[in-house]
Amino acid sequence: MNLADYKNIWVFIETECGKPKNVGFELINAAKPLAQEKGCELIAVVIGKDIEGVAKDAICYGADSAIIVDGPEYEYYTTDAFAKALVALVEKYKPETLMIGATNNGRDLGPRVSCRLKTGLTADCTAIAIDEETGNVAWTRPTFGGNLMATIMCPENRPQMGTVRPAVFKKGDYDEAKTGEIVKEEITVAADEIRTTLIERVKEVAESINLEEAEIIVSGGRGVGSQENFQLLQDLADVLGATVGCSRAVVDAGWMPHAHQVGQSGKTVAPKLYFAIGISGAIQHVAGISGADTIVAINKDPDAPIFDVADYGIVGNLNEVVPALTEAFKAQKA
Ligand SMILES: Cc1cc2nc3c(=O)[nH]c(=O)nc-3n(C[C@H](O)[C@H](O)[C@H](O)COP(=O)(O)OP(=O)(O)OC[C@H]3O[C@@H](n4cnc5c(N)ncnc54)[C@H](O)[C@@H]3O)c2cc1C
Repeated sequence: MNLADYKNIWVFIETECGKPKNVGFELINAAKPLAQEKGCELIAVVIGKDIEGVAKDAICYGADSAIIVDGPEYEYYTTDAFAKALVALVEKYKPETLMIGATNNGRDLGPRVSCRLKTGLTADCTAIAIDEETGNVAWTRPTFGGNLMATIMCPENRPQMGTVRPAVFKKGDYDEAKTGEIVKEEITVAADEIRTTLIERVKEVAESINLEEAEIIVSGGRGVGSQENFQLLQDLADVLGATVGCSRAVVDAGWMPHAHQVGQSGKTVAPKLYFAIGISGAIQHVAGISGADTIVAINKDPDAPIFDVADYGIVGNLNEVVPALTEAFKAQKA
């Protein structure tokens, strides 16, 4: 493999039924300084059905250009079709770096593609940079239960691949006037090459929880005490137009579905305002909220570690503090 043949940074923009997931645009913003540092192009790759508008959006969010593969076989994600298309694109254009959002589909697609290309992939990254000495991408991800951060490089193979968690980076500004070339590639996948068939899409209640894109999150921990008592948090969330999240202890207790879990083995979130209520602040929880602008902690234990990361702290019993806050916000709204 001649490494010099590989150029440019690619960001895969995931879509669902033609709609982009935010993580692709977040990655464009994160990759922009890297592309500048390398003096290379930042290219968005969109595979889907009717996705030309998404490619245009990617350019407005900062990509220099875009490559699209548009066809009915890409309306819904399937491993076979998407892996075939992405591998074919990489073999044709030889990007130096390929970033994919660490969504359910991204976590499926990334390893499949890297394996076929016989290159390395760093999964679930939370930071990316260019290594000054070697010029390789330095992919950083939590390891050993979140107690250590590992920085991984792929010096001998190309492309350098990584999946990056949603909501770790913010989207950049949308510049409507920005233009860039959109290259259309024809890659057809025959029906018998796709080994899975989508029979029905069932919208779980849990699926409608969009923690990663929520602006305000009211999150509860074991200290909330019971499933029923989560109503206190729901009342506060309703007044604020917020989404309810929780710690893993709450999911383990069966009080909330996993879709609400924030943290290392749950969602990484980046709201403007994050309430941590009856949450101790274990490292695995805090790993998921580093992108929050403002953290408000409510805990009866003044020594709870959550206060170390909180911008505002209320030491008190949540059964008294939370209803008081709800009433105060209600009164302010009225
Ligand atoms: C590999 C791995 C991955 C993990 N991933 C995650 C993850 O993604 N997300 C996550 O959250 N955890 C995760 N954990 C678990 C994590 O280590 C903690 O066990 C968990 O976060 C604790 O949840 P908690 O803060 O709700 O509960 P506790 O640690 O039990 O804290 C409860 C808090 O509530 C307070 N409290 C109690 N009653 C009241 C009251 N009436 N009023 C006010 N405060 C009160 C207590 O003072 C205490 O601080 C992971 C662990 C491992 C090993």
